[in-house]
Amino acid sequence: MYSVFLRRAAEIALATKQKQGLCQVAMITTAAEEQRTQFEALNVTVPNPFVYHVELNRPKKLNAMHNTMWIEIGKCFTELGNDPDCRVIVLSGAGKVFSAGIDLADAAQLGTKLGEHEDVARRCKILHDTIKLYQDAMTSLEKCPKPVISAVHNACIGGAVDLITAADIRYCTNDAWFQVKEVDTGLAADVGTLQRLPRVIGSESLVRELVFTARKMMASEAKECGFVSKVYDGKDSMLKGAIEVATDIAAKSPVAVQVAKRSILYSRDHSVQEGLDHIRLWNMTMVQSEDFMNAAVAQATKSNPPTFSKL
Ligand SMILES: CC/C=C\C=C\CC(=O)SCCNC(=O)CCNC(=O)[C@H](O)C(C)(C)COP(=O)(O)OP(=O)(O)OC[C@H]1O[C@@H](n2cnc3c(N)ncnc32)[C@H](O)[C@@H]1OP(=O)(O)O
Repeated sequence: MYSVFLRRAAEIALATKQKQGLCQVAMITTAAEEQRTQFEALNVTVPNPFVYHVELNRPKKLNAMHNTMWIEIGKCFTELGNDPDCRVIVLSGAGKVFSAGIDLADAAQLGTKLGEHEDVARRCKILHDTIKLYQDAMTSLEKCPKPVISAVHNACIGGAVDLITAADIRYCTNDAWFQVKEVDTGLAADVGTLQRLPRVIGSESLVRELVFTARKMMASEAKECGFVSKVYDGKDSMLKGAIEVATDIAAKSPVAVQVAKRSILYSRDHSVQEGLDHIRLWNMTMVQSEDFMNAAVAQATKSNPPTFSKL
């Protein structure tokens, strides 16, 4: 009985400390907002504490992904990955569609750049570096330790499919459609769809059909095959739903959520035994974290879930 009392007292003391910490957090958040990088092709807002909303923001060009946008996606997700004020990210598109894929006009300029060199090695270097930059931009969603929820409305074409395939969770509206359009442009997709899509949807047959035909996959089929996990009536309800889920995730232990993301990704690319070895090594440290202690005490004493401090 006495030990229960002591434990409860320790819990209250900790909660008080955390509340004080949260006041400081609010002040620091304001300062962080002022320091946050301003992007040209992305709009970044904070709808709820610890929840960030990244919008692709070239609505007049249907959020076509030009060089600046590719660079900014990589920079934004890397920065948010390191920002303790961010625990989860919602990704959507401003305007009429989610994204029309790579900016075809911008891509054509690459041809001009290549034309400046006669030598194959110089031309290859330009292409190699550009593809690598774009691949890394997509992979930044995966490398970001915070969960990324993509919320797609209307068109999601080519490079945009690569982008959301690297997200953790995919939602869409009932007017959404997805198109692995690359073969229509005489190109094999090269920034992630071919590697990630077969791991996201169970059917290799469907993946190959979508890749080889470049046909549109509508929202209902995307839900049926597991590419998206929820379909909403419209963009507003989708964003509301995505932000609610993000807010729920943001209230959980950031230690638990981020280690879980690491473990899921590691396990995707390794054997079950290697995945088990990996999570064992992580948790022999993380189980000693205050998050585990506080959550375990709250569960055992049937108290409210604790407020977790920044990570
Ligand atoms: C290293 C390589 C890495 C990645 C490679 C990725 C490959 C791909 O992404 S392949 C896919 C490329 N995308 C497309 O083929 C889609 C092209 N767009 C369309 O088919 C249509 O725009 C639409 C999405 C079906 C919508 O049609 P609609 O509603 O009639 O709008 P539009 O009048 O066509 O477009 C409005 C406005 O946006 C511009 N725009 C649309 N898509 C692109 C694009 N992909 N690139 C550049 N600009 C685009 C369009 O030109 C219009 O602009 P205006 O200035 O008003 O003319």
